[in-house]
Amino acid sequence: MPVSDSVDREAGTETDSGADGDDRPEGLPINELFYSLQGEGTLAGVPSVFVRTSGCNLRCWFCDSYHTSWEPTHAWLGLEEILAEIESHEADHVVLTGGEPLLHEESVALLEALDDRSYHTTVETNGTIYRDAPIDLASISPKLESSTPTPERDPKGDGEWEQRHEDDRIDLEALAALVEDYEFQLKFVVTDAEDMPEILALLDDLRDAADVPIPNDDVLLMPEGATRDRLAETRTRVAELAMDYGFRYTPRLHVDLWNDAPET
Ligand SMILES: C[S@@+](CC[C@H](N)C(=O)[O-])C[C@H]1O[C@@H](n2cnc3c(N)ncnc32)[C@H](O)[C@@H]1O
Ligand SMILES: Nc1nc2[nH]cc(C(=O)O)c2c(=O)[nH]1
Ligand code: SF4
Ligand SMILES: [Mg+2]
Repeated sequence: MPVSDSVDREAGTETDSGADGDDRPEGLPINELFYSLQGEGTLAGVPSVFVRTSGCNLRCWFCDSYHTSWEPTHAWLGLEEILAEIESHEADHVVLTGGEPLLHEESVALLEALDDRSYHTTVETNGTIYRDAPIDLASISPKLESSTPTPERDPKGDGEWEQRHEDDRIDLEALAALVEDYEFQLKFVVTDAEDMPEILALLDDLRDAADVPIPNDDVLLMPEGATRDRLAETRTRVAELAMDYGFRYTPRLHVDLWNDAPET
């Protein structure tokens, strides 16, 4: 369903269920909905339906989903439409991603409906927002300082988002609640060795804050790169860092297979 270019509504940061009498229908701002292979993390290679919501509370300079964050575009889809589209595909795994899917209260209703239908649900989240929902795998990607849109790295403006991104990118309380309540993977986007001290410090803090173990086996290093050319520069370095530190490495299979094509 190619909806990536449609702009039906202004992107907000919060949806409304309509339950309070608002005329907005139950549903979500959906940037794209497609069938592919899970490209990242412990479930890489699993056929999955991807539901990509629009709108994000952060602005990573490298965001590979520009039309959900820097310039959010979407169609507004009702829950029943989303479910029908999901059920038209041959998959029992659904990946809810964005943008930041946990911005939207209605994501909980979608996850509940998917749980009722016995789907395995993965939620791709930046880890700044906690919601109570039937999530089978919380795929948490906390954002490092190297993601911050400084004026030199801003893809759109002149660093207007730098401070807000920097202030909001780590929320230890939300991270602790996510790892305590859900099966999880922590998936860090890494460019080079300079990212490692921050990852180690964050893991120390999170291990102190959370009352569940966080084994290195649940910590994944993912090379930064939205294109094959960029991944060719980062992936070997990141694989070697994973070996040096005893963390896992995750490829970006979809980029290897389809480069930066939409709906992959
Ligand atoms: C577009 S984000 C949406 C979910 C959520 N906002 C987040 O950041 O986790 C999906 C995944 O892509 C990763 N990602 C985005 N841009 C990337 C890039 N240029 N290279 C590597 N990973 C990237 C994110 O870290 C996250 O794991
Ligand atoms: N194939 C594929 N796998 C993915 N895993 C996480 C993705 C995401 O954008 O959240 C993603 C994606 O965009 N495509
Ligand atoms: S948090 Fe995720 S969706 Fe938001 S800008 Fe960063 S990578 Fe993109
Ligand atoms: Mg992606």
